[in-house]
Amino acid sequence: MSFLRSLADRDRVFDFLVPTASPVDVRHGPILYLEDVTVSFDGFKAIDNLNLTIDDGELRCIIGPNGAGKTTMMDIITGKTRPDTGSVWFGSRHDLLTMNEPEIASLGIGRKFQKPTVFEALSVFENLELAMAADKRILPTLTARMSGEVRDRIEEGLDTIGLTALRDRPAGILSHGQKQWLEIGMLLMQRPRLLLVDEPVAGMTEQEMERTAELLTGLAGKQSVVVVEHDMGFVRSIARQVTVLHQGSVLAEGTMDQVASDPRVIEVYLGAEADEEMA
Ligand SMILES: Nc1ncnc2c1ncn2[C@@H]1O[C@H](COP(=O)(O)OP(=O)(O)OP(=O)(O)O)[C@@H](O)[C@H]1O
Repeated sequence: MSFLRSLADRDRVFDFLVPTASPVDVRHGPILYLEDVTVSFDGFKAIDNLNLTIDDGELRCIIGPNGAGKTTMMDIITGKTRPDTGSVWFGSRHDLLTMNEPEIASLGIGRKFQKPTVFEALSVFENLELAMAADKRILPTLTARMSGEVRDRIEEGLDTIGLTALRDRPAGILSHGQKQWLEIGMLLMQRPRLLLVDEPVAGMTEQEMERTAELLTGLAGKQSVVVVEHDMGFVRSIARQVTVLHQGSVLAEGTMDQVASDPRVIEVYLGAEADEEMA
């Protein structure tokens, strides 16, 4: 009886309603580890002996020409595509190649696709609320009884993505950039350990790009963030470590200055980008 009464108390926080931190073990190494990963489509190697290590809390930018394998790499990490060979580990405990997409997502790997997919008719707050309810670790039938802690998490998310003032407005009225931030906020509701972000600034204004740079650099440290992006100005503004993919494997890795001055990178990618910009 007292349990039923406590269920009716909206301000009571139930431990089982609040997602627990992902059990990923990073004590002995990186948060993400890909070794000798290869995947072929009809005999064509889209990923070819790829090795990649992402440290816990790191912000990594992945660049590379069209067809380099960036999207396929993300698909492999999230379980959408199975590699032919190689290993993919999340921390030292989770072999991602033995898990399906929902299992990988529930471990704390969130993916932001290029196109924002927010619920336009719902308010900004409701979008975040729904994203939290989608968390399988929260008992779905009880999400209507929002605890104070859950509400605090949404408020915190609103603050992080800079949309507090627009919390009660329908998401449909947001600018393209604001929709992108809302979707990042929706991912954050699931408390990810690793965020994979695909071309976050495509179609954004300069000002929105600056705000996105602040947002992503602010997230790093709290979670690991992998950003795939073609806009070199943006990459330069956020980059610590940059990985250059080419023909499915790592061509170069280092600081932006190091990779930008690498003759191989200039030849296959940055040279072409510069030509495009000048055209
Ligand atoms: N399902 C598939 N079937 C056949 N070929 C595929 C498939 N997915 C990807 N490819 C091919 O694999 C290669 C790598 O593609 P991918 O989309 O991963 O590159 P990318 O680096 O993300 O490119 P972009 O910058 O254009 O998004 C490309 O040549 C692509 O045509």
